[in-house]
Amino acid sequence: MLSVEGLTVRADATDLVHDVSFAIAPGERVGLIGESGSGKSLTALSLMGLLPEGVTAAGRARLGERDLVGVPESRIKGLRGDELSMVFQEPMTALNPLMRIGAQVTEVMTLHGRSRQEARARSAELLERVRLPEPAQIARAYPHQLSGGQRQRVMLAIALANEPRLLICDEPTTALDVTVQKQMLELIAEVAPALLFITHDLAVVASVCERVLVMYGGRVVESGPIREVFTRPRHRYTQGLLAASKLTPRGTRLPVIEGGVPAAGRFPGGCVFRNRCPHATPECETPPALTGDGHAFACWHPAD
Ligand SMILES: Nc1ncnc2c1ncn2[C@@H]1O[C@H](COP(=O)(O)OP(=O)(O)OP(=O)(O)O)[C@@H](O)[C@H]1O
Repeated sequence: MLSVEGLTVRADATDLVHDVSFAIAPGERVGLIGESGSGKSLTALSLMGLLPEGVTAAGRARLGERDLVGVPESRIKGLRGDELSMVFQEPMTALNPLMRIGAQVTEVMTLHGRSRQEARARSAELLERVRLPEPAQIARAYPHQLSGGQRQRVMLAIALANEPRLLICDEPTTALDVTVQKQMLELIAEVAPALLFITHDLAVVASVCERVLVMYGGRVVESGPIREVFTRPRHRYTQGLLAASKLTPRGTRLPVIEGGVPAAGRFPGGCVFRNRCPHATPECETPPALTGDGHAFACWHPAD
């Protein structure tokens, strides 16, 4: 559905992203990980046609039959928020502070051709779909009256409004506290038609995605199913990333330190799919005898 071939992003004759290729199938959830500055955001922004001034993209990126790179702004504008949409880290900067939430959700639909009446009805449905409490009340509120987690749900509702084929999320939960983050991740995994999920958090990517791309220095240095990349990393950078992370393969028996907290493998908030993971074992839960502090083991969620 999405195919990216030889994508290069450049500023002042310097390649910031170099020869990146990958594909996403319908319904697939793909993680994009890598250290700060490795080119994750620029890769996503070039698909959205939202590169900053002075930064240009070359190569090929297609969503279905439509080209995303090297096309006039007018053409990409028609696709953005329609066929593909994006949720950013900080919803406060993406929402209009002077407009009520309901109007903002409605607007993205009327801009893409729906009637006002249809858009209004659908906007109520969307706010409910992203599990906002009291959706009618939320629709009348202004962004500053909502919590960070609620604002992020509104952004998700806006992103889903025109039933995009691909959802791109760039660190969507980094600014949220752990419990809210977990709920948001579950929701994204549930509602995304197909997903490109950018994060630096390996535990998050292992929970939400089926496949992962690892970027380093502007290149994709490794890619494959989560289980394969995380259990047999081939690139030195991925090996280092995993060694420094708190992830532990599912079922690993962790050493217990004094006080009953596992010495390694802690994943604050617990496994995000804890309640509906087909691979759940008692080890995925928080064994009270072991932790007693609300932390659980991280675990893999290989695609079934
Ligand atoms: N407008 C710009 N002009 C020039 N260089 C830029 C511009 N925006 C980003 N860069 C550079 O491009 C590289 C990749 O940036 P990018 O934002 O894609 O990284 P990232 O992997 O998303 O990092 P982070 O995880 O910190 O968001 C970095 O070296 C950054 O300094």
